[in-house]
Formats: sequence, structure tokens, C-alpha cells
Amino acid sequence: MKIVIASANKGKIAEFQKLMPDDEVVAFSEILGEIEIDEDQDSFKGNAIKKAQTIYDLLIEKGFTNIIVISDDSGISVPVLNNEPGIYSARYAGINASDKDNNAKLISKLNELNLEKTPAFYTACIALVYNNQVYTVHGWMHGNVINKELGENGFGYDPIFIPNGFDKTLGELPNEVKKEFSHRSKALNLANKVLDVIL
Ligand SMILES: O=c1[nH]c(=O)c2ncn([C@@H]3O[C@H](COP(=O)(O)OP(=O)(O)OP(=O)(O)O)[C@@H](O)[C@H]3O)c2[nH]1
Ligand SMILES: [Mg+2]
Repeated sequence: MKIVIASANKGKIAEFQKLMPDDEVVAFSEILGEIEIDEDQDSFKGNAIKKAQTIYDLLIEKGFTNIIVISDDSGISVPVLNNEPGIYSARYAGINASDKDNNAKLISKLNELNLEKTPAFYTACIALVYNNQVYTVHGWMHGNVINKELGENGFGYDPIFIPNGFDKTLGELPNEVKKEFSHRSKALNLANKVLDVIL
């Protein structure tokens, strides 16, 4: 069955395609073109539902039937910074901020507190819409953020995030390692269990 990913983030789309090798996984933009969805809800769950439902409704309007839409709203939270940037992770350094800008802002916040390293965790909420019903699941990955970027793998905050049990950042570790235990993998495992029940 066709699974449409309600995300414009290339890093996430690539991870979903690797995590679901047996399905036909396409980004919404391939069907609907560019669409901006205002992420104005106050939780990962609220934003994930808004993204998935918006894309699902547009696909139904276009005449698609029997489709599954999956969205992901995710981010990194740093307890010593009152869980910043959290749901604002993509726009931490401003509306059109790049991953580099966001990492630089987080690093400068750590430096202000004289911290080389502090606990942090990623959250992913996946919303799944099928047959006009919405289902949500969450996954988390815990570790530490550090005050310098190391490595080029992954995306977003990965070069400054060291997962628990490792001494390298996700920028340095192979993508296959992240795939084993990431917030997105954990949430997707649960989403697959939902699909097993509803399909
Ligand atoms: O290093 C990272 N590794 C990850 O595994 C990861 N997952 C999320 N994030 C960060 O959190 C924002 C999500 O914001 P977000 O859910 O709104 O996504 P987005 O705006 O990039 O795309 P879309 O899916 O909304 O279209 C992203 O931009 C990233 O900065 C990650 N960073
Ligand atoms: Mg977004």
C-alpha cells in the first residue's frame, strides 16, 4: 500500500524510506507539490496530527482512496534549558533557520552556562491517518548534547547529540546505528503495530 509521508524534511523522509523498505513510501510533495503547514499547535502531538490530517484531506480531495498518511513532529529537549527548544526545534534560531544556525544557538546556550555536555532527549510523535481515523504514537531517545559539532551523518542536531551508551555523536555514528534505537524508529515500530490492527 502507498504510504504518504506528510513531511518536507529530507532527513526524515530518507529515514522513513529506510525504516519501511517493503512499502511504497512517497513524500507528499511528489503528489501535491510544495505546501506550507502552519505548526501552530502547542505539542508534538498537536502538530503531528495537523500535518497528517491536512495532507490526508488534500489527497482525498484529489480523489485518492485507501491511502495511509504518516507525519512526524519531533524535536530535541534540554532539561537544563527548561526543555528548550522542544516543539520549536526546527525554528530555534528563527523562522528560516538552518540546522547549522540551530546547532549554533544551542551551543551558545550551553556555553553561557559553561556546560560542555548536558542531558537531552529527542521526542518524535507520529500521526497516522487511515480511513479518516487518526492514531498517534510517540518515541524517545535519551543522551547528552555537547558544545561542539562532530560528524556529518544524520541531520539536524545529530552532530551535537551523543546517545546514551555511546561516546560519539549521531553525526559520527553510522546511520544504521541511529536506526536501531532512535525516537523515530521507536515511534514507527508502534505505528506498525497500529497498522497491523487496523489494516
Ligand atoms: O538531529 C536531529 N535528529 C533527528 O532525528 C531529529 N528529529 C527531529 N529533529 C529536529 O527537530 C526538528 C523537527 O521539526 P519538525 O518536526 O517540525 O520537522 P521539520 O519542520 O523539519 O519538517 P516537517 O516534517 O514538519 O515538514 C528538525 O528540524 C530537527 O531540527 C532532529 N534532529
Ligand atoms: Mg516542521
